[in-house]
Amino acid sequence: MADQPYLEVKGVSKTYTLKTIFSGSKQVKALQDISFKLGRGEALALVGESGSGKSTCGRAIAGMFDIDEGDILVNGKSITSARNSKEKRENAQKVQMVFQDPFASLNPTHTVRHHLARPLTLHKRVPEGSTLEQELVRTLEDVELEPDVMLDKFPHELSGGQRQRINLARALAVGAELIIADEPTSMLDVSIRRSILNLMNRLKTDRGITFLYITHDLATAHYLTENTAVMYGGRIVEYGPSDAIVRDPQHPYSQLLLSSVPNAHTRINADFEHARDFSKFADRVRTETAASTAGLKEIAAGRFVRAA
Ligand SMILES: Nc1ncnc2c1ncn2[C@@H]1O[C@H](COP(=O)(O)OP(=O)(O)OP(=O)(O)O)[C@@H](O)[C@H]1O
Repeated sequence: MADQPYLEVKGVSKTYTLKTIFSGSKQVKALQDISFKLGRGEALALVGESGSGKSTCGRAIAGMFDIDEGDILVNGKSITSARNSKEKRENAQKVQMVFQDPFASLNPTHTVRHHLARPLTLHKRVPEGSTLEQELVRTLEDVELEPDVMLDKFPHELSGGQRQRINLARALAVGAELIIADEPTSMLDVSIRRSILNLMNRLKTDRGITFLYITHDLATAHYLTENTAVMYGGRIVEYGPSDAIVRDPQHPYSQLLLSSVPNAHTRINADFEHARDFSKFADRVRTETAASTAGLKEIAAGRFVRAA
């Protein structure tokens, strides 16, 4: 089906029960009725402050735990009802996560060659007529690293940006079709953040990789993504085209997020200069956003906002 979304998240909820010393237990609604669709080769930003539920959403899609309600379809197939370990393995292969700390994800005792050769071999990703060496070279070229220089290096010999490129290369070596990039640039120098976003952009357009880009930074989301979902308290409060949301955020919480972007970002996003300063209303905005039980309302084609 030509217009079948690559990823479909349908009414997903997840509540954690935390044991507390004094009151027995406490429930944390990490995800509340989350729905969105994402086409192949497109990118969606999940944006929100710490604790808003972004990573839980990403981990749910990667099948890292069971959701309480709803369904998640990858390429038309439900991952929640994957029947056997073969189906689960196939899902796990197609959906790969890249994390914030590029060093922690790499084994310091192994070379780049080992990090890439292992998934290529394990997942039988060397096509007939090719060799492992040729695939290693191709995978490194996909992430714009020089194979001759890189293959025999250890993680400590690489810069942060190079390590994150290796993590992306490893996801490709596994056979990723959807990459969930969880704050992939936030531990990198400001000067190289943009180059990693550019690389992900090229993987999207040239290789058809679909991206879920998890970030607290609303202002940079539109460099990579067509659409943005702003999350607070486990719910989506605003959804729509990324450039429209950054130019003209409608929900008070989206406005608050944009107004709190540090000045450093204004250099790469001139639009931010026009955002109003909502920071003094921060507590009120958060309280009202958490209390609202209103549903998302479509205010323009493809643009949804929850009443505050
Ligand atoms: N394994 C877990 N057990 C209990 N509570 C959890 C667990 N994982 C997440 N939570 C809670 O769920 C809520 C959402 O957390 P989540 O990590 O998804 O937010 P986030 O927006 O990704 O934040 P951050 O940017 O800090 O990672 C938080 O209140 C968090 O404490």
